[in-house]
Amino acid sequence: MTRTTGLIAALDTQSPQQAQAWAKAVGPSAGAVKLGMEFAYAAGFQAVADVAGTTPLFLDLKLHDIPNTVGAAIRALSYLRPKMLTVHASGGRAMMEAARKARDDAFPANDRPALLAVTVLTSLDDAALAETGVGDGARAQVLRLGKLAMQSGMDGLVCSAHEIAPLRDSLGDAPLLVTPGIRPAGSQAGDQKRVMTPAEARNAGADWIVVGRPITQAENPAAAAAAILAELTA
Ligand SMILES: O=C(O)c1cc(=O)[nH]c(=O)n1[C@@H]1O[C@H](COP(=O)(O)O)[C@@H](O)[C@H]1O
Repeated sequence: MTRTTGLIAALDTQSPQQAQAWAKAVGPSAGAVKLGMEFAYAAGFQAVADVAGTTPLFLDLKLHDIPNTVGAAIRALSYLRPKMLTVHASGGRAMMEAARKARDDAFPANDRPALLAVTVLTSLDDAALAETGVGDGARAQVLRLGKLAMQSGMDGLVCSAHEIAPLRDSLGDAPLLVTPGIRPAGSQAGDQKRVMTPAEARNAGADWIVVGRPITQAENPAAAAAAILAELTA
């Protein structure tokens, strides 16, 4: 199957002006902008709507609560018309099924966001995961949660690019695989542990890569985003 890999720019800031400026800068290169809890908590949800404007919105709130609360949250945010939404797969089957039902009820059939289940955060390595009680490593846990998420009606998974090959072997082509933890060669990993370059993630079969600081902290964010897109399409 031929797959194209798109770029999602993570606009992690508390400033609406900064987010607007970055959204404009990455517009020509990014297929969507991702706004998450830092921006929404600091600037409010009207600012989320304003920044997204006509750019497809990945609303990354990583919902993780009891089924009733997660379902109600999705109904409440439907006015923002996101194209992608995140929940934590570790919330379990009933929570993800409630998310799916709320999404299907609250959005028109032709304008539904993809529900993405976050498997194991890319900031966790095997040792950090072991401290949470998961002793057999990130790959095994991503596969377990990925399978559960797809059985629970999710459209795709957030994982690191390292898990794409085993996920495709186990779950096939259907899941939308979205991979943060992307670092162009030579850039700082920071708090990310399971990282790959844009080209490596594309070669592994990512549908979307998510890139934040390598773009937003670059001297020229527009040029940094364009360079990543060029690497993806080379
Ligand atoms: O759900 C996410 O988007 C996410 C999941 C994950 O496992 N790791 C991860 O880094 N992210 C998000 O992806 C973005 C990565 O940002 P940078 O590390 O700056 O490129 C941040 O906005 C994170 O919140």
